[in-house]
Amino acid sequence: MHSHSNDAADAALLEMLTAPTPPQSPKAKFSRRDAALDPLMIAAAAASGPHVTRNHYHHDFFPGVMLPQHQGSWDWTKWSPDDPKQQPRRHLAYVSRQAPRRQRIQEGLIPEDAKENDSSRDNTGTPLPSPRKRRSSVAAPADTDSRTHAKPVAPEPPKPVEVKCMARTRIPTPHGPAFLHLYHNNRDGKEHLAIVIDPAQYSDPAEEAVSAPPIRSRSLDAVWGDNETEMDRITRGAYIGRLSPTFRRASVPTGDLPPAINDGIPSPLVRIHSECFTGETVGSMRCDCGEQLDEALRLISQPLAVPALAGGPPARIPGRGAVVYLRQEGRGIGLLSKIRAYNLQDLGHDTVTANLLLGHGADERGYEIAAAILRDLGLGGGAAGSAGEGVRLLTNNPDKVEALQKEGLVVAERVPMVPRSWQARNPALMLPHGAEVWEDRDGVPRVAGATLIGGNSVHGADLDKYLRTKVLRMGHVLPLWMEDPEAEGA
Ligand SMILES: Nc1nc2c(ncn2[C@@H]2O[C@H](COP(=O)(O)OP(=O)(O)OP(=O)(O)O)[C@@H](O)[C@H]2O)c(=O)[nH]1
Repeated sequence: MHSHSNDAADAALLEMLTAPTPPQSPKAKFSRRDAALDPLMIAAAAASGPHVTRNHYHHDFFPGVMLPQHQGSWDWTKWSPDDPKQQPRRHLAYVSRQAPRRQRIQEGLIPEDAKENDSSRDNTGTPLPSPRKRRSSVAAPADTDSRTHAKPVAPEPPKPVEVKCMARTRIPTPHGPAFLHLYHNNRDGKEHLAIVIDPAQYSDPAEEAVSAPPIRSRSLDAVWGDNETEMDRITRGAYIGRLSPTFRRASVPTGDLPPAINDGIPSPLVRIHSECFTGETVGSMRCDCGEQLDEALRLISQPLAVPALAGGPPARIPGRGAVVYLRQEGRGIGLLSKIRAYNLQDLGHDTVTANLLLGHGADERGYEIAAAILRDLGLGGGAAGSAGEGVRLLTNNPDKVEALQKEGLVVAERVPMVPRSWQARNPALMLPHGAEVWEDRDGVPRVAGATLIGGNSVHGADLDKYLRTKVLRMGHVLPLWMEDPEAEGA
């Protein structure tokens, strides 16, 4: 039996269902705002697991896709077209990587009172720290909740840099012999290098009238273990003199004592150089890095004049010093970003702006590792303010001088690095190499072996722009020859 009100409701429903246009609420006139479910998105989300559902954790469907021997997989390696019945196809199965809840409670993995997907516990049932309370807009009374007023924890200061020379070997270069040292450190996973020039180590100091302290790595000469044999030491480079099939003598630990300083002998010439794959390996003329590396090795290898000993003629000793070669490609931004920066530079930006546009700093390098390497080589004196022969630093970059001084090393002098092409155009400066330069059909200057070690100088508008930016925007100390009218006319 129907009541009156029921009849009215039924009639209204009938009217709604049979009307040509069903009545719509004003809201329904708007199109749906939620995105339609995209099956691809769902598949991607499902593949990115793990997923927590109410009862199970991380199911695998088709578990044998990756590992054919797993349950439910079809081992295609055993399939033969001739005999399809050889291995019956197994049923595919869902596999849960988590045991049922009851079983986990029995095994004591989760407490009995733990709720499934309890956000206050981790997957093993261990209580998690309770979430921080939302900050109220009204200041809470003091000490009501110490956690909300916890002082921010200051980041731990980085450990002091430690370096260890892992191996050393002799490298003959066009400028003379060098010793390549490979370093490991506790800051980054990179293999930084030191190219030490000290050919006096080949001769017997007793036979020399004047001799400078040898530049040797303390960590390399140290004894690394009780089981280390003389051959082990020699193989990693801890030897003295020059190895030959008939000569081999392992070195003895140098110790931490500062080297005896011989008055009158110039401080060793040192360069801290940052890796530049494009300039040093490809021979890019966008920068002068390859040329600088070669010029540094050449300058350090030059014999040094030392004051005359009583009654004797002025003496000359072999050049001595080191290039610390840091793996800080692209002023620390890495090769990938540097390549991108070059494209921005081709669009008209300079080297600094290009770095900034990529979200990097103009210069992201650090010199703590370089300082530690110099210390290990006994270069740059001891602690801040202590006496020591110091170093003559080959650079135009004031950051490098400042960084070494901050590390407590003594920079006795800054020796400028003037690009060879600029020296050629400035009569006030000497051209060190008889540079044979010719112009190609487009008027671009070409030089044989421009930036490889023992090569010549780099030229070009790209290089001039790069160097001008370093002087004008990065504070490099280098006279701009094109701004000097006298030099221009020369
Ligand atoms: N980001 C960026 N890095 C460059 C560019 N050209 C060269 N470099 C990098 O600049 C660094 C050159 O550093 P260094 O040779 O140590 O010299 P410097 O700091 O310029 O100073 P000097 O000691 O005066 O030569 C290397 O890491 C190069 O890879 C460039 O256009 N963009």
